[in-house]
Amino acid sequence: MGFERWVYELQAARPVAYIIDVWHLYRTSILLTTFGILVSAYIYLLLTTDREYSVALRNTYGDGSEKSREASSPQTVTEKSSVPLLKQPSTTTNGPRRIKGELRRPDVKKSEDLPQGPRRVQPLIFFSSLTGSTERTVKGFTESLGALLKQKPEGEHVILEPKILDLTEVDYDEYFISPPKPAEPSGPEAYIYLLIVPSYNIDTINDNFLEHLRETHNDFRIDTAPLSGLLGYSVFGLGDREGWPSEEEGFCFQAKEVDKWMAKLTGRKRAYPLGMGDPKRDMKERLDEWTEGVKDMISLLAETGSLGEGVPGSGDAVESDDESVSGDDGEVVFEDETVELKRSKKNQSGNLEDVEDLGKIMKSSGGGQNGTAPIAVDFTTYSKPTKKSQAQTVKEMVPQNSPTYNSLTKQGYTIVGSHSGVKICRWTKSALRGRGSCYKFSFYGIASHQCMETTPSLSCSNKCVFCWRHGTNPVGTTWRWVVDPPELIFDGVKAGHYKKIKMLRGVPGVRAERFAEAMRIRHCALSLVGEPIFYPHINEFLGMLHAERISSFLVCNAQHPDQLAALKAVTQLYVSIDASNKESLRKIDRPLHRDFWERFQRCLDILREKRFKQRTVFRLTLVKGFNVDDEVEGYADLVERGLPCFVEIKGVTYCGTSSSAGAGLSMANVPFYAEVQEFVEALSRRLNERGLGYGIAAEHAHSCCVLIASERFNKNGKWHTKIDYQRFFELLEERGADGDWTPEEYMGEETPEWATWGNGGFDPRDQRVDRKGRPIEA
Ligand SMILES: Cc1cc2nc3c(=O)[nH]c(=O)nc-3n(C[C@H](O)[C@H](O)[C@H](O)COP(=O)(O)O)c2cc1C
Ligand code: SF4
Repeated sequence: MGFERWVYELQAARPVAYIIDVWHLYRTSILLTTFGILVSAYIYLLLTTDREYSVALRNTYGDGSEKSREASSPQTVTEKSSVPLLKQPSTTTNGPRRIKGELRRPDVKKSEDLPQGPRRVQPLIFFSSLTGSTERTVKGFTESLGALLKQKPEGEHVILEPKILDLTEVDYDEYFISPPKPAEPSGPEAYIYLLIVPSYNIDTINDNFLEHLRETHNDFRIDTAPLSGLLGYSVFGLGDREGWPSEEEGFCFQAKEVDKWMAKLTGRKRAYPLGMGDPKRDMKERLDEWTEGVKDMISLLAETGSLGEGVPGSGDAVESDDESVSGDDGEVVFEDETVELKRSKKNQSGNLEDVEDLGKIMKSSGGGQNGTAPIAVDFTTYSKPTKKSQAQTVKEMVPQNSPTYNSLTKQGYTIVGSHSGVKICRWTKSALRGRGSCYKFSFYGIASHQCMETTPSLSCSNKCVFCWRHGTNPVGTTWRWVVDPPELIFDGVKAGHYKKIKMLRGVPGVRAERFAEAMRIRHCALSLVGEPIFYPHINEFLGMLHAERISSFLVCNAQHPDQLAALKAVTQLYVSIDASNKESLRKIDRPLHRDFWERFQRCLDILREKRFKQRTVFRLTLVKGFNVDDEVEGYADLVERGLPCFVEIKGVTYCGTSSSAGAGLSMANVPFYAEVQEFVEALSRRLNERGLGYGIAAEHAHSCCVLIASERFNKNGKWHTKIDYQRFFELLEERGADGDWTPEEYMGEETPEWATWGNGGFDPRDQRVDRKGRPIEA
């Protein structure tokens, strides 16, 4: 076709094309309007008809879960007929649940949005009961809670008398789709829900209730957290350990479910951890703990109007559920964080290249905190102070607003005064949730949830390659900072520790009984970052711990022999042995003292002298490629020199994804547990060949840690690595901190079978979980 002809035909066709276009447009708009009408009608029907149809469908087919399959099995029918059912709610019938009237929307304001100022707060106590024990429990609980609340100090909010509600009688829609609306203007303005439920593996009202919670959360027409208007909630479960010995086997499984769904519906406003008790065994203690905790929570609310930090929607939206990167005592972990810190430091105006340079950027403090007079102490060097140093103003080690302060607080430290710190160790969190304690529980009976990890000196005289904090914490060979009084540090670290523990009460899985126990510190690990004996008043500080019957595990870096010699009694005294020879020690610890090897050896000699007065420990941290290969003989020499009561051997822990900045460490430096075991066996052989009287006593595979012990702690062929803490304090009180006693005098009971060499060392009472919290078979 020629071009002119093609143009002509196109022009001729234009009016026809126009008509076709208009027709298409008309047809499309009619189709769209019809579709719109149909969709609107469908939505209208969905919102106005009851939910019978969908519930019936779900009941017929189940939700696919194990439980729903069980529920429809013939066996369940037999159980059903042989055991009386809980009283069903008056509004329910057999078959699908009917919901009459229109679905109430959660129109109550969220607690964050509620008007500030005094409010009337109503605690509501919901329960279900089949054979009456929960009902009796609830009555007793309500009376004691009421009495406790009467004694509480006047606060901002008015706490109304607690009310009991039977789950067989309440209309769930009234309480569990949204918090109740005030019936009269003078009625309650905010609510706390306390739910006390038994567990039954047969059909009971609990199933209806749980189904309601599940449905409400999953109902697409309702907000997924419609109960977030509540101030908080807490659950207590009753069960029977005889028939359902462990939680895996079903102990209190429905209380756990209620707790889980309430967390979802309230937007995680768990105000106090789930409590669980068995009326035939420990009901009274467990319930008393829970009652006390609930009362404290309500009192706090009355006084401050807030549930405190850590519970979402109550002042701090972040649940402190992050696993700390710090490992056991923080000294054996390296990770990539140093890179981050360096990066962030660059952004700081101080441009801190080395923490030694801290002095250059620190503001003059002009005095200690709390008005205490600064004491300038140089306790590691004995040369006379020069004119220049006399003229210098004494500074704070870690002043507020310094880059170091910011870095440390970001990492979860609470800085106390100007040179001390406290931090919750990851094992403390793990033990609170029943997921295992640190190896010191297996070896020495330290309850991780009652352990405070702290240091009175954030400064250290080494820059160990595997200490992920180097670059963050101050270093120095002499104390050239303001010295805080020990009382200030002692009170501050305890307050910091308890505050952090309290923040964990909303964390899923925290157990009420462990939480209650955690509010009494029993152990102190003086082994966080820094060097505790660097602090000039370490002995006074230890005295304060012991006066409150808090045991002390003190770890030092074998660089301060004079302070080590002057140290008074501690429950267990450690030195870190990071290498077996001078060159290796220089490479791995990167000490600041020029005479580091001499200092190190003097410390071993001091430990040898102390071994009949204190429990002494060598702590070896194995870093492949640095201090393992060909060093067994050298370590045996060191053991022969110091003759410690125990040798702890631990593989370095790695938490990051790439190498530790500066030191070039990577996963390749982390020994496998089998390699640690091999090393321990080789060392033990060498010690035996020399007739030193040591044996492999215990292990904690989970922490990659093995314990070699002196035969002094073996009685009749059984290891006794545990500590009799009670006896330790008695000895201390009878004979004073310089007192004459031997470690054998406070030797504890036999090391549990599960912790001994060859048995792994995981406490059978706890549940092992993987990084995502999924249970792992032992
Ligand atoms: C048929 C039956 C099934 C039970 N199932 C469980 C269970 O799965 N887990 C549990 O911890 N306790 C279970 N229990 C124990 C009860 O939860 C416990 O006795 C509780 O105190 C009963 O409370 P109540 O008297 O208020 O109904 C069961 C008891 C019975 C009689
Ligand atoms: S002793 Fe205490 S601080 Fe150290 S790892 Fe165990 S629980 Fe944590």
